[in-house]
Amino acid sequence: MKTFDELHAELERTLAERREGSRTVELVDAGVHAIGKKIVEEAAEVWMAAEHETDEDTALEISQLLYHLQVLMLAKGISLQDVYRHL
Ligand SMILES: N=c1c2ncn([C@@H]3O[C@H](COP(=O)(O)OP(=O)(O)OP(=O)(O)O)[C@@H](O)[C@H]3O)c2ncn1[C@@H]1O[C@H](COP(=O)(O)O)[C@@H](O)[C@H]1O
Repeated sequence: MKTFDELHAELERTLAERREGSRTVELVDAGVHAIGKKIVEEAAEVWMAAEHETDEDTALEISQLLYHLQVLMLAKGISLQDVYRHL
């Protein structure tokens, strides 16, 4: 288990080291357009799970949406602080 901030730090290291077989490296290399499409897809899956599936299924979909949002932040160079100051 990890927190949002811990995942972000892990993804920063993954990208800096360009870890082999990393989904994060693959997505960042694919670019903002490809990541954006994944975000829309994951958001729809969150919505569908919330309406039609279990809370556990919904939590899994939410985690995938959060992961892809973090990948977009890293691809764009947007930090956690850049986001948190708007909360
Ligand atoms: N938390 C996640 C995470 N959540 C979701 N995903 C990716 O998102 C996919 C889920 O999306 P889908 O259900 O659409 O799966 P899919 O159909 O196979 O996706 P596509 O290939 O079709 O785009 C998963 O198969 C993963 O590839 C994640 N990939 C990585 N992480 C974490 O990120 C860290 C670094 O991972 P790597 O970059 O892979 O080393 C590790 O701690 C991982 O646990």
